[in-house]
Amino acid sequence: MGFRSRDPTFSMPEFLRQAGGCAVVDGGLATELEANGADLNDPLWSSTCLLSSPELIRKVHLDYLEAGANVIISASYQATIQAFEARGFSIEESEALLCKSVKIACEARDIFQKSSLNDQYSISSDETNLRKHPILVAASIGSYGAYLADGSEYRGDYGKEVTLETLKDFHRRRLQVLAESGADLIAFETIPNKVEALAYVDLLKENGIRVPAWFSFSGKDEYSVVSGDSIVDCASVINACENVVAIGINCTPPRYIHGLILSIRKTTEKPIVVYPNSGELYDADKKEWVVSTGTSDEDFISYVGKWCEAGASLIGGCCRTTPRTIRAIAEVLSNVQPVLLKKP
Ligand code: MET
Ligand SMILES: [Zn+2]
Repeated sequence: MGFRSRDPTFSMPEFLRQAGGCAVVDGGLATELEANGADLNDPLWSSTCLLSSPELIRKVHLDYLEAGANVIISASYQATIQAFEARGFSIEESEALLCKSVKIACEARDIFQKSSLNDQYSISSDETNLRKHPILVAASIGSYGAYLADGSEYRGDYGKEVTLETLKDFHRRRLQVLAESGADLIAFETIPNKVEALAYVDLLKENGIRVPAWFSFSGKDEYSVVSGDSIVDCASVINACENVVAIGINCTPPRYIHGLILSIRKTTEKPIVVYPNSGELYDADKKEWVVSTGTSDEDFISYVGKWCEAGASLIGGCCRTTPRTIRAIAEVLSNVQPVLLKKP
């Protein structure tokens, strides 16, 4: 029931059409877990809730679905086999925890779809209502820098000793496990440099992985990802990969997004995904966001129509955005829908 990308006929353009032309991505997961009382001061960050409070993760996914999200991203961003092993878990237990992140998101989707069907405003018991709100569960893969938890996902400088092969070795098993976890999509998130994107492309190919994926970079200005590599270069090297169903930007200040979309548009015909953060600064030493340095929800929302016009068709929020932000994005997108549908 509902929309399933593991259907071999999956097409992102078709999913977008079913979503009304443009799809809504969820907002900051870690942010909202903290807002609900979770303590994420831990090397596993949001993934620590897989151990301590899985029901809270499910609640936050549900809050984002109720706010209008069409894509929910699992709590596996900073969940790595290496980090779990450092905690004393076996490889098998670590792999089970990765799968658990996807299972929780699938449960939230199923609960949401069931309640939509039972809703007195449902049109009928067929799929009419579900078609209005197609949902994908994306398995998050954070960068090597996220695992290091030293802020290097926002710098992209891993040093000379970290090669393409190092990155492939680091990511291989987690990617294999998440590709088999039942997720509709792999979300490679907050990619800080070109070499890490190349590592993912190689791994998808070498492991014969058929699950669709989006590649989302973190930007440092309107033209480059945080390492300084040009976004045009980064988008070009992944564009030919068959798994790639969308290319874009996340956890980047809203003010850079328009320029980055235009640059990506030059290199690809594939759908563009953007889910910026609130624009606040992150203090990597203190491991906290510097409050009041960012964009208000109102200002964030004022950009959304412009991002659509520039060519983005999956839009959501990253760190420091909330269900309130996502609800407002969903509202804007429902209004710009007729314009979007006229586009080729
Ligand atoms: N999906 C992740 C989250 O919202 C992305 C984090 S970017 C540092 O928690
Ligand atoms: Zn983020």
